[in-house]
Amino acid sequence: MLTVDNINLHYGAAQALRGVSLTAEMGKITCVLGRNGVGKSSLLRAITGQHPVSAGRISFGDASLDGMAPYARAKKGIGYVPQGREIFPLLTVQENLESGFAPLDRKDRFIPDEIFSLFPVLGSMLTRRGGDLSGGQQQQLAIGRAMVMRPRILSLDEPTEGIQPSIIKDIGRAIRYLRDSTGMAILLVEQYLDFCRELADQVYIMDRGEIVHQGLAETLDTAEARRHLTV
Ligand SMILES: Nc1ncnc2c1ncn2[C@@H]1O[C@H](COP(=O)(O)OP(=O)(O)OP(=O)(O)O)[C@@H](O)[C@H]1O
Repeated sequence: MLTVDNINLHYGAAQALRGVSLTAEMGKITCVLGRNGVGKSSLLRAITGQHPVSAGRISFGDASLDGMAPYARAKKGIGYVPQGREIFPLLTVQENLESGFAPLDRKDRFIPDEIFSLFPVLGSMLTRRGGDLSGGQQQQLAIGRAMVMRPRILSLDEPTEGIQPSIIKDIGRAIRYLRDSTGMAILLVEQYLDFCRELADQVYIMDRGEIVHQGLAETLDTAEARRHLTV
């Protein structure tokens, strides 16, 4: 499992994370809820190695990730679907998916069929440019690209943001399938409470850079969660 132990993160003098600890277990969906600006993306940046922590430790299984470069974390199996998708707009859908080959050994450099079963639209648009896809299709592409590298933990930053309800359903189905079929750990950062409650096993709530609640999804106090999600 992924263990985040008491991390701080700063942007210059501004502190974005304060003593944040959490675990994301294999075969479970762990959801981090919080409104804009509370530090959810910063937490994922710390885990993926895109921004250094100023205190605390992060480990995956027995391996410490401290000081490890993002590409080395990807090779360890840490997959990332960033906020805003960050697909390559001028590359085709196929090329975007193939960009997930980077951390793989040569023999594993193929696109698994299950990506096209989960997101058939990607199969029918392989030669289209990423930038020509709708927002929802781009989100599916970003998840597909992360799946290409066969992650052991998949972290997703607000995958429902700006996406229409039918595609949100497909994304929810895909996330559940990945948990159940591969036993990977899923770390889902969200503001959308109902999506989180439907999917999550474990829920953390963040406010102003800190974890203010943690517990099982089925016992989540919805009123309390909503209070933290409202500005
Ligand atoms: N590159 C940066 N430089 C300076 N401050 C930053 C930077 N990125 C984020 N911050 C600040 O750190 C705090 C946490 O931001 P973060 O993006 O982690 O929050 P978030 O919960 O993911 O919100 P959102 O959903 O809006 O992305 C905010 O106050 C934000 O303004």
